[in-house]
Amino acid sequence: MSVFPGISLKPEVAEYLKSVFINKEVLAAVSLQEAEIRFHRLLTCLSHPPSHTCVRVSTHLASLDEIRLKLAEALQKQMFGSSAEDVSLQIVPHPRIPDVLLLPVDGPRAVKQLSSEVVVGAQCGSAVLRGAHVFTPGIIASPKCKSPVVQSMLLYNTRSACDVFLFFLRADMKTGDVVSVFSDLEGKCTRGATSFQGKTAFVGNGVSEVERSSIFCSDKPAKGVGIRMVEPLYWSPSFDGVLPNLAFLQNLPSVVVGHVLGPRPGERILDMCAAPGGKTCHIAAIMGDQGEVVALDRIRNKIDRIRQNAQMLHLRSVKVYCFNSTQAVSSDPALQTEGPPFPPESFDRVLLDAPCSGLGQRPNMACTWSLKEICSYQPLQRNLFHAAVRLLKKGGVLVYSTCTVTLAENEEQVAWALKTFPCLTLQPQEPHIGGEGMPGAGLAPEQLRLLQRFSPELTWDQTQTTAPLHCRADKDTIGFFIAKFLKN
Ligand SMILES: C[S@@+](CC[C@H](N)C(=O)[O-])C[C@H]1O[C@@H](n2cnc3c(N)ncnc32)[C@H](O)[C@@H]1O
Repeated sequence: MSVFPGISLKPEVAEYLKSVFINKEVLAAVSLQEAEIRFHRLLTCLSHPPSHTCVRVSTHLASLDEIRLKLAEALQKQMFGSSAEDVSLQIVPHPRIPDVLLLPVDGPRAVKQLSSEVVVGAQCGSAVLRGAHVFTPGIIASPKCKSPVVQSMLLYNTRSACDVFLFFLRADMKTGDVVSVFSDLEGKCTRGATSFQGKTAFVGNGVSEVERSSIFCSDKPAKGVGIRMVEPLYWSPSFDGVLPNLAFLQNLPSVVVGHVLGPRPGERILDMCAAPGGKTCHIAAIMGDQGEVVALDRIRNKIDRIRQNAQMLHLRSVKVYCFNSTQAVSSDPALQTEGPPFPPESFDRVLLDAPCSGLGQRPNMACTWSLKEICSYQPLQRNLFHAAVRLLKKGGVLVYSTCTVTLAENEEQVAWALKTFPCLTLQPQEPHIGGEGMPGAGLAPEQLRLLQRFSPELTWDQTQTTAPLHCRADKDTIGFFIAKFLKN
């Protein structure tokens, strides 16, 4: 069921995406009407969260069943005393992915909006829709001094879940206040504002654990939970601090990537764009922490997250470097150093989980990017691809993945790579849970069948709750793309 309007895009971006999804090759396979329905369903499902939570578990530390029991116990304990008590907790293993547990998301639920309102950033709002509490740095504006006239208007005004509204925020927020949380969709609310007129979406009600003054009038950087969500619009357990070394929240297609890469104990693997390290750690875990996983990322302050995640999951085979991966091939092949740049053909497998326009991420209610920004990734991805192919040993495996839905960053990159690097051949993927590649980039049907595209728009219907959870979870994912190559 849809409670939010479709993702809001700049008109030029919406037009571009439409031309991608209703291209000539698609129209040779389906009717114009079907292609249009899929495109509109895409815009709607992008603004809504998936109907399940996917947890990757540390099977290098304990068995799936042991972790499932521990998780059930920890989550029941966490839920005790909250209004979530009556939600029965279902935790099921994925039948085809050995280290995945799935939990259903309950939503959208009927939640009444309150007169005390807090505005949070869009990223924070999206995290709340996926089960998180509001962390204090995410709070942009909290209640202060609403005029009585506007206050009474608010109380009697039933608002839709996503609306432009003039906020005049109530008396100073205190610890223990029950407040309605709104996501600032376009990033227009000023920090500490006492009124706000902008596009927002209601994401649920929570209890404040901080005072307004400690957020906006303090020298100390705000941290920790700021609002504990007690009545979220979409309910799923919060995993904050829950079995941190055993349970890792990760989107289902991202877990599929690690298995498709298929690392084996003792191998040397390169993860070229690794932060925050979800896939790096998964690769090391699949290898039983035997071998070496080199993780590179060009952003220095993201590097620590990879180290922290590897440490938390007790993974010692991960080596982390801050480096621009387009420069990761050594110009002197004889030079052997521990870190980058590396001589050509240094790695058994390479993962290029490329920086991308991220248009498959869910929930995302508004993307303010221009078409130029959306289209800026293709050249960078190609530069990274050049380095990836050079660094891979002959007989090695290269996996290319993105969390976006455009042809330019997915199927077109595959067509370009096959033409540019005759040494590469497309390989079947295991597991293959998503659909095949989208027509439109000139690839042959047998090539499209080797690609894995997660396309929630093909079947999105969150009212269908009778199918087994894993069937729903396989379809109701973020938009994602995976290609697997062998270097001959
Ligand atoms: C899609 S994210 C990677 C997510 C990561 N693989 C995971 O699963 O946790 C892309 C990453 O590429 C990094 N990046 C962008 N350009 C890069 C470059 N030239 N070299 C290395 N990393 C780069 C970004 O900083 C970002 O962290």
